[in-house]
This record gives sequence, structure tokens and C-alpha cells, in this order.
Amino acid sequence: MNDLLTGSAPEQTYDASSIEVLEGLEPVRKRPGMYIGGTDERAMHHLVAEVLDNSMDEAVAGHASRIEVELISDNSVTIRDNGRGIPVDPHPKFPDKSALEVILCTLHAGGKFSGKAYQTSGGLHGVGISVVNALSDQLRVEVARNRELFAQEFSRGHPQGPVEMVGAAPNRRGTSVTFRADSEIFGSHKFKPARLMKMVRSKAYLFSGVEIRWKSAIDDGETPTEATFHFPGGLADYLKESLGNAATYADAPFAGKVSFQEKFGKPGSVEWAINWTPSRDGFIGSYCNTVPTSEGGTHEAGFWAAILKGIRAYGELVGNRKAAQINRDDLIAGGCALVSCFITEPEFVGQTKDRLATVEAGKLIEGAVRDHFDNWLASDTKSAGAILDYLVLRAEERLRRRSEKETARKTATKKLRLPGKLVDCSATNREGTELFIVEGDSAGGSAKMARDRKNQALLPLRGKILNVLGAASAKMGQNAEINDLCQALGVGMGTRFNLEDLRYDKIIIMTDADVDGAHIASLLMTFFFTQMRPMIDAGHLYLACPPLFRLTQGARRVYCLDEAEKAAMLERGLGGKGKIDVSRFKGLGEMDAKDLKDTTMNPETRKLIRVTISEDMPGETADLVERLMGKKPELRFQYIQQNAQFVEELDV
Ligand SMILES: Nc1ncnc2c1ncn2[C@@H]1O[C@H](COP(=O)(O)OP(=O)(O)OP(=O)(O)O)[C@@H](O)[C@H]1O
Ligand SMILES: [Mg+2]
Ligand SMILES: [Mg+2]
Repeated sequence: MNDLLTGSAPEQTYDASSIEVLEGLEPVRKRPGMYIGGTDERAMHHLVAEVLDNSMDEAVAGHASRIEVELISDNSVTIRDNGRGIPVDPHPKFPDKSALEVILCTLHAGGKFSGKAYQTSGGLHGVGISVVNALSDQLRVEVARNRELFAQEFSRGHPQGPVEMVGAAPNRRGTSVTFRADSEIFGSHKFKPARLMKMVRSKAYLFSGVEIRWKSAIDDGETPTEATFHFPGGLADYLKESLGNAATYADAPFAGKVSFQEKFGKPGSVEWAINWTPSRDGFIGSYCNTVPTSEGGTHEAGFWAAILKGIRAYGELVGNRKAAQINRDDLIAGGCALVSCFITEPEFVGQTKDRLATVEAGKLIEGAVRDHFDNWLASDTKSAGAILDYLVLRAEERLRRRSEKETARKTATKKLRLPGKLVDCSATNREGTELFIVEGDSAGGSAKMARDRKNQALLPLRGKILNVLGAASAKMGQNAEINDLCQALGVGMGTRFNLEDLRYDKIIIMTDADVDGAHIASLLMTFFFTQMRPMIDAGHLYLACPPLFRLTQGARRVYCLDEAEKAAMLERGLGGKGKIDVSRFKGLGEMDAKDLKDTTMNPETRKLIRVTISEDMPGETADLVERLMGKKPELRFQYIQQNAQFVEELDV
């Protein structure tokens, strides 16, 4: 009891003398997390963002047109702009210090509090560059103003001397900051060229009035060591680049830019671009005054509100009552969006500015985007229709999934809306079950007799499956073969794919051992790769290996997978007497049930190939898909053969 009253530790040391006041930049070094969100790699890269943001503010304010970012060695970076230059004259409040020194060495010193020197700035706390200074073991600022060059150096937040005029600068203006992140704070973390260049490039997309030059002394083998970024096309181009070759529902994104001044008589603006795609998860990149807000905020909320209300209203207009069911999740799941706003006096959550809190921004953006969206939907009815259909489908699927969950009894074998031509197996448990996707009906006939009805199911596919990515993406949902396939598998496509719903353990593609068969197999693999990738990753996709030849000698029967095997077998002989009969199967349909069972379907005797995706596939996914879907089908298949590492697996 006593313990509770007095506490267990001695208390005599806790008096006024134990209350410390941290001076100058000390608090930053003591608690970096409060200012840059930690001391990890991400936090360290944020130092560059702070300095770059200041140059961007200078550019957005119309005073700088060029910024250079140079990674000069492991942990030093230079950021240079041709703006007005940080003031170097003595500060009125501290006559013995220059404004430069006050800015670098004092928290909450800056020119962005009043809106006089900057209108819509990313900076607002007057903290950024002083934090960078505190956390650098070396920092040098050069300012070129009025044809003179000034410089001052710092270490861990302390000036190493006063600001000095170091020479004439007849052709130069602006600020240059070179700093080295302090290893006392950041340990062994190093600046990554790729990460920095990505940051730099996105800034250029966000403000087309600036040209940013990138240079790196470190070559990571992938990131260019020199590049110049200038993107007059703004966010529409940025989105295009982010989406690569992914198929999209709208031919051109819904993109635009609105000045709040013109529309509402208030300073600021918003720019956006959005499209929907079936082939990848949606994303949103949002920015305020060029600062990336990874946790979103009021501007994102306003944007989605405009899109949601717009699409519902359009649905009502065209008499699609189901549009009312669409919610924000449906929009976001396949929606790829970029939103960038410029506003005065933004309010961010925290110094790393991950979330925007300015309430008014949401209203302005919703109002600005909404009008444009209504017009766009009305003018591009083809895209509008495709997007609406897609979103309605998503909403229905979501509702269906929910009601399924509600009616509980969640087994992997629920038989909802199974396609008529599916020959299902009788097992009620997914474990050990197999679905053979077979080419054509005739093959289906012998396969039906050859299968083990307990755990082997069949789905005959008629004709060639649509070349999904080649065709307009909206067609994919309308393709009957693909719908049957999805229903049989029990899963949705793209972002709607859910591995848990898969109704079979092994999905086995069984096509003829000829060129056509190879083509169909390659189309199917491409489809699974782009739409149901987790299924491949989890090792559920297989290729059957039907033989090409049957050799008979009396009662002896031997099957050979290919020419080479046949030749070897003929040379060795079957061990019987008399002539060896060679028959070549033109297709699965030519095999009788016994042939098919022994060679291709019976787990005791067959051979299966598991399809896996090799880790070191070159390039980005989009690039890969493009190559898979190149014009020549034979080449596509070759590519898969070479790169979809075939792990042979003789399963017993
Ligand atoms: N490249 C630059 N060109 C001109 N002035 C600059 C530049 N960098 C910094 N400044 C001046 O220094 C001030 C302080 O910068 P600092 O980054 O510390 O704070 P801030 O940008 O005002 O706010 P925040 O803490 O949100 O970044 C700025 O407000 C600006 O007046
Ligand atoms: Mg700043
Ligand atoms: Mg400061």
C-alpha cells in the first residue's frame, strides 16, 4: 500500500532543477521523430524533401524556374535553385545575426507565416530547413543575391562562422544547400538514388513551371545518373506514366485543372487525373502545395466525394438504378488517381505533412471537380458507360459477397451460379481437387470418361479465349468463356480476385500438343498472370503434358511426349516382337479415354508442370505484359516458356 502512495522509485531528485529547457536546435537532435518521423531511411530522405520543398515554394511563387538536385556522395546532397535567395542581411530582431543564420538555427523562423512573400507554399512552420541543419554534421548554404555570393557553414545546427561574402556572382542567383546527414542520428542509412529521383520527378509533374535537373554520383545500376525533368502535360502525363500499358476503362483519363480564383474568387487551384483499370489495384497520390500527403486528408475526401456523386448522378441520368449502390470503396479499388492542390495556409498533421487537415480545401475541390466530371461524363459517353458498368459490377459483387458472408456456411466448394458446361467433381472439400481446363468439346468427351469423378472436374472451353489484354478491357467482362471460367473457379478478376474463394486445389490447363494448343495455353496463362496472379504465386496453376506419340507393339503401349523421346524409344525398342506401330495424336480428342487417363490425368502416371513466375523477370509488370501480348502469338508462348520457369513436378 505504501508503495502505491509514494511510488516505488525515490522521489527526492524531482524538483525544479529536473525541468530542462532545450535551447536552439537541441530538441531536434534529442527527438528527431517529432520533426521528421523517426531516424530510419524514410526519415532521412525526408531531409531532402524539406530542402527541395523550399525550392519548390520559390518556384511556385514564380521566382525560380530551375532546380538542381545532386546526390554527391553516400550521404551528401545538394539542392540548388535560381530563386530570390535566402535573405542574408541582418535580422531586425537580432541585429548581430543575418536572416540566413536565424532561419537555419531557429525553429519557427520563416517567411511563410503571413502570406506576403509566398502565397501557396508547402512550407508553413518555419521549421524545415532548421531541422535539416540540426541533423546534418555538415551543411553549407550559398546564396547568390545582388550579384554577390554569400556562404555560411554549419555543423549539427551550429554556425561554423558568420555568413561571408565569398565573391562576385554576376550570372547566378538563388539558394544552394549542401548537407550531409549525420550518421550519429541516422546510423548507417544511405541516400538511395532511386528514391530521391522518384521524389524529384514527381515534383516536376506537380508544377509544370519548373525544370528539375537530377544528378547522382552513385550509380545503382537502374537509376539514371543524370536526367532533366520538365512536364508540361502535368498530372495527366504522370498518370499515363504510372499506368504504363495497363488496360483502362476510359480511353483518356478524366483530367483537369481549375483555378479557385476564377471559380470561387479565392486563391489556389486543383489539378487531377483519374482512370479505372481492371489489371491492377487502384491507388491515389495526393499532394498539397507539392507536398505528398501519403495519408490523404480533406483534399482526397473532397475529390472522391465529387467522383462518387458525379457517377451516381450520371447513373440516374441514363436510367441505371444500380448506380445508387456504388460506394467509395468501389471507386477506389480499381481507380487510379492523382490529385494536387495549391492552397493558402494549408494545415498539415505533423511536420512530415502526411495528411492535410484544411477543411475548406475539401469543399473547394469537390465543387471544382464535380462540375468538370459531370461535363466529362456527358461528353465522353463511351468511357462513361464503361466506367459505370464496371463500378456497378463492383458494387454488386461487394453486396453479393456481403450477403454470402451473412448466409455464412463458408465452404470452399459453395456451388453458386456454376456454368452449365462445368463437369464438377463430387468432393466437397477443396483439398486435393483439380480442375482441368480443356480445349474443345471432343476432348471433353474422353476426358469425362478418363477423369476420377471424385476429385477431378472439367471445364471445356470453346474456341480461342479472347485475347484479353489486346481487346478493350470492358469486353473482358462480357466474354462468355471468361465469365464461365471465373464462375467455375469461384473467383473474380483483377482486384476482385480472392484466393480464398478458389474452388479447386490445382488448376490444370490441358490443351493439344500443337501450335494452336500452345497458343490457347499462353493466352490462358497471360490471363491468369494479369487477372489472378496470386493463384500462380500460391502454386495452383499447372500445365498438363499430353503426349504427342503412342507406340504399340502387340499388347505393349508406350507414350512419348515429343519427337526426341519417340526417337530414343524406337531405337531402344519396346522389348516385344514384331513391328512397332507409331501413331501421332493430332489432338486430345484423338486419344481414347484410356490413353488420356494413363498419360495425362491419372496422378499416378501423369506428368504435370507447375507454372511459376521467375523472380528475376526483367522490367516492370506492365512492360512484361506488353511483351507477353506482342503481336505474334508464337513469340508470346516462347517468352513464357523461357521465363515462366517450369518446375517439373511428378506428383504421386
Ligand atoms: N530556397 C529558398 N529560397 C528562398 N527562401 C528560402 C529558401 N529556403 C528557405 N527559405 C526561407 O527560409 C524560411 C524557413 O524555411 P523552413 O524550411 O525552415 O521553413 P518553412 O519553409 O517556412 O516552413 P516548413 O517548416 O513548413 O518547411 C522560409 O520560410 C523562406 O523564407
Ligand atoms: Mg520549408
Ligand atoms: Mg527554420
